[in-house]
Amino acid sequence: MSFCDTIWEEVAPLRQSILAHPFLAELADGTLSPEAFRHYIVQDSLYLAEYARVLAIAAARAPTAAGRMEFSDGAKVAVQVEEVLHQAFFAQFGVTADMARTAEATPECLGYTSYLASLAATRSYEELIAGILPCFWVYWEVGCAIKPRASSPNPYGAWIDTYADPSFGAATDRVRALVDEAAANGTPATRAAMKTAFCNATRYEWMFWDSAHRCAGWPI
Ligand SMILES: Cc1ncc(C[n+]2csc(CCO)c2C)c(N)n1
Repeated sequence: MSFCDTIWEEVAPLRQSILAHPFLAELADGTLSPEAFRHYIVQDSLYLAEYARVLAIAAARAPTAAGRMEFSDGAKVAVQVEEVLHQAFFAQFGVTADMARTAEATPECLGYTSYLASLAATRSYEELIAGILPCFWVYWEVGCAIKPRASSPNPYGAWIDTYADPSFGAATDRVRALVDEAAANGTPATRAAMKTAFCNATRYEWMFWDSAHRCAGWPI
C-alpha cells in the first residue's frame, strides 16, 4: 500500500463523519439553507485566498519541476475559483460586495489557513504538502459521493460539478503522487509528521463545513 493509501485509511472515521455531515447531505438534496451556503462561500473565498498563498510557497519550496508546476498551477486555480465560481454564487445567493469585503474569517477558517501557513513557514516541505493534500482529496471524494445522489435541479449544482469533475480528480492524483514521492524519500519521523499534518487538515475540513452549517462566528 502507498503512503497516501495508508494515511487515507487512517482518516477513514473522519471521512465518514464528513460524508455523513448534514451540510453535505442537505447540499446534495438541495435543502441546505441559503444562509448556511452564504456563510460557507464567504468563508471559502477567504480560505481560497490564503490557500493560494500556501500553494505558492509550496511551489517555491518544491525540489522537483513537477512539484513547482503542480503547486503554482494549483495556486492559480485557487484564485480563479475564488473569483469565478464564488462571484457567480455571490450573485445567486445575495452576497453583496460590501458583505464580502467586510467579512471576517471565523475561528475554523482562520485556524485552518493559519495551520497551513505555519506548516509553510516552520515545517518541512514534506509536512507542508501532506497538509495541503486533504483540500484536494477530501473535496474530490465528496464531489464524487454527492454527484450521483444530488437532486436535479439543485441550487448548488455548480459547486457539486466543480468538485466531481475528472480534471479535478487528475489534479488530486498528481498531488498524491508528489506526497508519495516525498514520503518515500523521507525518514520515519518525517512520515509520522506528514501523517499528523494530513490528519489535522482533514479535521479542519470537517470543522469548516460544520461551522458553516451552524452559521457560527466568534463566540466572543
Ligand atoms: C475549505 C476548502 N477546502 C478545500 C477546497 C477545495 N479546493 C480549494 S483550492 C483547491 C485546489 C485547486 O487550487 C481545492 C481542491 C475548498 N474550496 N475549500
